[in-house]
Amino acid sequence: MQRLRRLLKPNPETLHHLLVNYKWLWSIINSVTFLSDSLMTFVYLLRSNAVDSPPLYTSAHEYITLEASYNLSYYARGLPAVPTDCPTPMGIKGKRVLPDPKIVVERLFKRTVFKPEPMHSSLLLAYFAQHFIHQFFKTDHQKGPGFQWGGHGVDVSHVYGKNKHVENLLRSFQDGKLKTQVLNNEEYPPYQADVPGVPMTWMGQVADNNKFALGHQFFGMMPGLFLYATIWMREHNRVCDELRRVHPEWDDERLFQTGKLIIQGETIKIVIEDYVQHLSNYHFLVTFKPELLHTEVFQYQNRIAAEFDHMYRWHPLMPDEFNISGVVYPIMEFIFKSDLVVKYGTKVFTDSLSRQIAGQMTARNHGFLTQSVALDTIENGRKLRFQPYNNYRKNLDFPHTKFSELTDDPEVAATLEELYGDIDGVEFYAGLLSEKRRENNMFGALVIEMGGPFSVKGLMSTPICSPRYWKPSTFGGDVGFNIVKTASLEKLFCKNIPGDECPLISFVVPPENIPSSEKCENCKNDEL
Ligand code: HEM
Ligand SMILES: CCCCC/C=C\C/C=C\C/C=C\CCCCCCC(=O)O
Repeated sequence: MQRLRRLLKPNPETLHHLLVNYKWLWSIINSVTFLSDSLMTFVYLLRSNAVDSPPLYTSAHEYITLEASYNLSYYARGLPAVPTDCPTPMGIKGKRVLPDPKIVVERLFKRTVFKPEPMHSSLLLAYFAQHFIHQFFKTDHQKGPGFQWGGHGVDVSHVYGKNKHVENLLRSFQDGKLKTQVLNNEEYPPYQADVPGVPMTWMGQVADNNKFALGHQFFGMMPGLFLYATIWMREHNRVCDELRRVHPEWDDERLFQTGKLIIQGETIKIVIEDYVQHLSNYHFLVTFKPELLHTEVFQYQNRIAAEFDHMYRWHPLMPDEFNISGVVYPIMEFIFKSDLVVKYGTKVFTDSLSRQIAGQMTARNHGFLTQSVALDTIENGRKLRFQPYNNYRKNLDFPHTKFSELTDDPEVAATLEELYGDIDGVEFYAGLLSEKRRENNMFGALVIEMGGPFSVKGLMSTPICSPRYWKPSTFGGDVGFNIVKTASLEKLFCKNIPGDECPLISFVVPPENIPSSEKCENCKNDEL
């Protein structure tokens, strides 16, 4: 039976090839609801069934424990840790002593020349990713790399704060809204000085007019994160106005709580239909339809895995300089400068981020500011005794047999061989970052094949997707339910940026902003 199932299971590469080609076929499937819904249900189930739920392992034991299920302070594990009594750090294959992590960074991760993202993804995409994921990737550095302090899912804590105390500090307690202030005729989050007690992390000297009180303590670090924080804050308040219009009798508390449910729904809708759609580059239109799972067997619970956190360290996306309306800021003049958003305004800032290409997710493309994060990732992957990169591929039935299969850059292949000796001895993050790019895609195959299951499972298992939540009354009636069901990235920005005309709001840089040296075949923008 097992063998038959294996035989019938679609090969990941074949499936991917089908999904990113044959546009005509997909346009037919997309237009027939019965077909697209059936396929979407298949995607939800195929992907989420690949994740252990409830989780089986943490980094503390390489065998099943009850702790894995009950102790939420651990990250879960995709694959169990390599037992400590194995002959090599990677198990049985590979070198007995792994290369110095500094050498790995120097030879495999360090950027010498900026490599632009071949699908022409924009910085608006890169910041969307960073803003969204920090709500659930929260390593507890005090306890160690196997531990976390988050809520294991899309709990919108990056908008409302890590706990009730912070949430209360950010709330105005009037009409359900969050606190704001007006700067340059636009609404922004309050200064930290005006909301004492909201924890924010600053490094070095940061001027007071750059210190805002935000839902996540790191979000003062990058103006792009501050832009998203501002837009979501405005959206929450806009939603509260809509709710008050239909429920004038509701008090502040009900408006706030219902607004928060709608923001979570909008987040998931935008993540699936704008963001995952872009990352997958499928011609099949992926949809957010929780009702499709209501007749299936599905567990409404999620746990973040340590490997997912490492896999998502997409630091090569970040360039070394940022072009805002024609002015070029080197990264050191950009970090901790939230007031640049205030200076240019949300409209110009959004437009500029939509017109600049992010960096390619590949080897030797970590800018100098994030090389230390790569170092940390390698060191922590070892402390967590991650299985080798190829075991994660074996687990999905598509292992590599030689280095030249892993990467099509012979220089990188030779470096990997020199550093790790054996294709089964390559450590997880080094393999992921060196992987050759998949056909018509931003990433190597393992990012999609591992990320897909963790993502689908995490998104569809939020409580609002479950049968007893997913109904109009949860969201304040049809008005609120429709806001969720019709949310899009474009609307999110457009409805919250003042002025009659919207800026460019795009995860893909338009052709006119692509330098001629960068034109490519099969890029999304060729179709615009
Ligand atoms: C220039 C921009 C960025 C800087 C300066 C930066 C910096 C950092 C730093 C200092 C850490 C903590 C590392 C540690 O554990 O020692 C971190 C963690 C992380 N970053 Fe970034 N980052 C940037 C952009 C991004 C982007 C674009 C993404 C993904 C889309 C990303 C994803 C992550 C993830 C997943 C973690 C792990 C979080 C955790 O485990 O708590 N970062 N980053
Ligand atoms: C805890 C919730 C996690 C939600 C994460 C949501 C989105 C993550 C997006 C990307 C993860 C990385 C790669 C997957 C990208 C494409 C997946 C395509 C859909 C699929 O084939 O399953």
